Amino acid sequence: MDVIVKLERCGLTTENKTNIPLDLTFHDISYTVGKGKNVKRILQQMNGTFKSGQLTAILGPSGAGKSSLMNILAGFKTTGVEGRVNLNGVERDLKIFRKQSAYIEQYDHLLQNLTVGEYMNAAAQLKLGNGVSQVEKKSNIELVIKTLGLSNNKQTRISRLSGGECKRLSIGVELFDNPAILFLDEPTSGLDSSSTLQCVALLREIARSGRTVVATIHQPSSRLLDHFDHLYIVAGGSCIYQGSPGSLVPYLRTVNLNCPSYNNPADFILDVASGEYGDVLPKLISTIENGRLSYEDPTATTLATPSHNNNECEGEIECDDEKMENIKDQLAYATPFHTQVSVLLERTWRSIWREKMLTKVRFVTHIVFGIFFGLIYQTVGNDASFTLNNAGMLYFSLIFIVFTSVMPTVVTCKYKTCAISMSFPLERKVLIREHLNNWYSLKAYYLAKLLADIPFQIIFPTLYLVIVYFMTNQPLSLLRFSMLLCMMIFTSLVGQGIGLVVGAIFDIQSAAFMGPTFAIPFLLFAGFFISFNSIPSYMKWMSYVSFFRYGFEGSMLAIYDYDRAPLDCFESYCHFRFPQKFLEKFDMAHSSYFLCVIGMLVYFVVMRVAGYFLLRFKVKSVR
Ligand SMILES: Nc1ncnc2c1ncn2[C@@H]1O[C@H](COP(=O)(O)OP(=O)(O)OP(=O)(O)O)[C@@H](O)[C@H]1O
Repeated sequence: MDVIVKLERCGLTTENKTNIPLDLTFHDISYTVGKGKNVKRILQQMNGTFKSGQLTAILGPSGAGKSSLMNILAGFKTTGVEGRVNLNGVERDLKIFRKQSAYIEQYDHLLQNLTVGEYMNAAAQLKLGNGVSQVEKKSNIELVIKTLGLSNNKQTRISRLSGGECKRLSIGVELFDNPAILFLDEPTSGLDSSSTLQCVALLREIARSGRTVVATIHQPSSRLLDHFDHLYIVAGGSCIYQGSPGSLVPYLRTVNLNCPSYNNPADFILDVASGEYGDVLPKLISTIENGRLSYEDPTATTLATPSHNNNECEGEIECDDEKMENIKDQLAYATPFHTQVSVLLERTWRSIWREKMLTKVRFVTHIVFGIFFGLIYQTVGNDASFTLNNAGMLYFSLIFIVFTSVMPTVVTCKYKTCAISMSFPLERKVLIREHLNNWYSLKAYYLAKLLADIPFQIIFPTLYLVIVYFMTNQPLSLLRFSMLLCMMIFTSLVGQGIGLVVGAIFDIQSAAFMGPTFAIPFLLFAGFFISFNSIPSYMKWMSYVSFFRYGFEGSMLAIYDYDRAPLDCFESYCHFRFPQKFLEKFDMAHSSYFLCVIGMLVYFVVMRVAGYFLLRFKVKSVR
């Protein structure tokens, strides 16, 4: 059989790649966490089949393992997992699977400052690719918005949507690329009964279009239960029932468990699963063979909808490796890298524009502190009696710049994406959801994030320096001003890099603490409080790795080196009248400005690369 035909039958082609119905089966899925004595077995050799065209509910008491199973099936959890997951009978390839499926988490991680229309637009741009015209994209957006019942909320900001509307939006944005399988973790949690019914009806409609829709559900009413085609019930990490909702009561009867009339079967099975009817779980597990079987009672009132899938792949499929790799690559993302970056950049800028408060605060702070420093160090720039004060002004200016660039990157405005996509730790949740659902690559996100903030890292230090430079009477030389500005901007960019690294590693609270703490050792070895030659030899290396040293040294050289004329002296003797002598005091007389630039450049690159890899690690570690 031709390889492409085989792949098509298994839903793996590039054309029409995502809308081929896919039946998902899993075999002997086990999941363990912890090591040594603390090892904990969460799922035990579970099996099951979720068919296309059907809406499946995973049910079970709290802690039964529903979310763990869902995460594994969605490919979000891979460590500690054993067993096989097949699509149309063929072992799934996780990279391809990401494109074929979408996972909607319990909590709606959405960018709160955008409107429904804007969020939809970004999703459509990223998911539909450049091959689809803008007109088609627009009509797709309209269709999805209409299907979701969000037509009246198109211009509404996400932060103002109700819980049900947010949930529908979370589902809708994943529909653009027509994923064959949709996983939803507790889509109805926090919704009232009418929103719950609306949401489940929507999922049923989606399933009817040939998709496989799987949702974990907490205590559904019997009315809600009837909206599902297939139930998969979990207890203690094993499957105790698989089949249609209507067959559940007859199935329980076969093991002498009689659901009282007028009782909600879902409540009854949850009681059974919680052990309220004795130790019947082993019997239930073995009757259904831990999910290997599906129970269908011929007298049941509801019958499961048949699978839409005619693409069962039988037997072994030998795929041409090279073709398979090409297909995987093409399936990676719908849009090229540059489109991803530009859509993300636009989205970030829109968020910044909406959330002006922090940008305004940063703007005002730089002006106010510029004037404040200017007043404190007024006219010290060319006065030989105050050279130490002037060095102090340079040093504290750098501290100010570094803190004002670290903090906005790690500090967050609760629930909101503050200016300049500040909320790195919070935004990470949006990133993880969107990235794992194949909207864009991590590199594209990271680059967009860096580019979005860079103008601020240039504008704010410039603003500050213009004020301070003239108020403190520094030498009127464009070259010196530019050299000093260059150091300030570099310091700001490195500070942002520190913020990214800390934000990528820690949660919000820890990041807010660690951001400034991380910068302190660098400040100590900058050469202001202790000159280079006074540092104990075994600690000198710390001075070499202190970006602050390069920043401070570069700033001092910009002001005092390059044959600067003697300073004004209004007293009988001024020890540091000659700038070179002043540089000697700081062991900087033979330093090179060029090397300082290189040092800062290295830091700039290292911090950004480290931030990227840490973020990648973090994203991987959630799986
Ligand atoms: N990383 C982990 N370390 C230790 N225990 C874990 C870990 N992940 C899950 N568990 C445990 O595994 C069990 C199943 O968790 P899971 O979240 O899958 O349950 P659930 O059925 O989705 O529960 P709920 O309905 O309350 O969300 C729970 O007892 C949970 O504490």
